[in-house]
Amino acid sequence: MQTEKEAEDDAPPEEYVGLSDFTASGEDELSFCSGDKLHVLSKSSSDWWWAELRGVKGYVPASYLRPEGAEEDPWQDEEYFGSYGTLTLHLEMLSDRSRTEAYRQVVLSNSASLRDKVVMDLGCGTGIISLFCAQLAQPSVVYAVEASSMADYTRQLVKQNGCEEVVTVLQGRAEEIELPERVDVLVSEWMGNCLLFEFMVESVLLARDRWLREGGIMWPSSAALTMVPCQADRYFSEKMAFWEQPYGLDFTPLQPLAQQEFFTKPKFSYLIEPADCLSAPSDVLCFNMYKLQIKDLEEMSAQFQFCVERPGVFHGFTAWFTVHFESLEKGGTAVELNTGPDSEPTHWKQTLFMLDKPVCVCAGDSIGGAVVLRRNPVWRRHMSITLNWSINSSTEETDDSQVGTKTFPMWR
Ligand SMILES: NC(=[NH2+])NCCC[C@H]1O[C@@H](n2cnc3c(N)ncnc32)[C@H](O)[C@@H]1O
Repeated sequence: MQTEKEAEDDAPPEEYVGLSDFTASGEDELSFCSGDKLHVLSKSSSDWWWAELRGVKGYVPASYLRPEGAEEDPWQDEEYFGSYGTLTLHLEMLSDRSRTEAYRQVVLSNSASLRDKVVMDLGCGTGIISLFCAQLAQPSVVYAVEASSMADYTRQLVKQNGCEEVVTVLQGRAEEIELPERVDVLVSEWMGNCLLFEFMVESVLLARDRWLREGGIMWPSSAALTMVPCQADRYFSEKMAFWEQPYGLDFTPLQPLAQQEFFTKPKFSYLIEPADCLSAPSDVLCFNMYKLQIKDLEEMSAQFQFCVERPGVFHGFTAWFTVHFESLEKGGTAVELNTGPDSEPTHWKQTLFMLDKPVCVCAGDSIGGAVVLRRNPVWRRHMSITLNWSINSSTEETDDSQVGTKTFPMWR
């Protein structure tokens, strides 16, 4: 294993600029301010780099830096659409049967009403939803819009499956492409982790306002972010309790580092067991896709009140989402895609927010508080989630460990 010094001698220093202030929390970390020019001496890990600023060396978080000279694209489109130009993410999404079958069911159950309709599939990826439309219904046309280089392959897949009469693939950002006409149905699979991460929903709202005809249909029609206070024994023991006595040694001095490294950001793709939910879940945010405005996404907040149903350890909160696709037929049943612990797991799984200190709770206790989602004003695909909570115990008197607040960056 190369030391920082050896690595330092190998590569010439690279110039990076601080994107925001960073305050060191360990003596081997290096504080800097937004705009500081640092020399990165070695990138021994993807998250922490060895750098120098005004003669002082130390570790800095890579996510707080950008290469000198690289202009800041607040949408990070090169990286974002670059990632969708390869198969990894598309394979993950197509392998997610719960997600993909839900969209197939929407087309199938609305097949008759889709006849002769004009459809836009926003962010079509490999075109799976557009191919479902052409295969299971008879729309007059499907405009399959895809900004990444995958669009070239999507055209081939449309041809390969004999759908070129119905499906027209347009490469470009949905906000920028021109359609020859307004659409009757705007369908998109835009949901990110915690529903909103990536904020692709902004593109869907812009396309709605520009291309959806009066009385047109949004699929999904509505979305809800759900939260529940939970136990996370497995995750807590893996990341925190582990340091108590590995191989009979006391490694607890590493626990503050573990806290910083594993519990500061939300844990994506966490599969929570229904038995880990300490209370009934609650839909903290609900979105009507016909009325939702982009400005509403800057800051969203909600109160919650959970009644603990079983004794356990309150390690944190878990979040997931549900979307509904209304029927094109009057009185028809909506299709639901629920990514919660009581449904078939999806590639999103759930998102876990770990508190700094677990708290024992008893049945009958109540966990009240609020959640605030704040979109990042600079990095438009990112947000922070602030959770405030207080535990009103039905048995013990309230002491300070019963109240808390924590803000989680996702990711900036
Ligand atoms: N559910 C998600 N979190 N991601 C799944 C859908 C993302 C797909 O939509 C494409 N995509 C995302 N935004 C856009 C946009 N504004 N215009 C066109 N394609 C887009 C992206 O390249 C990818 O192929």
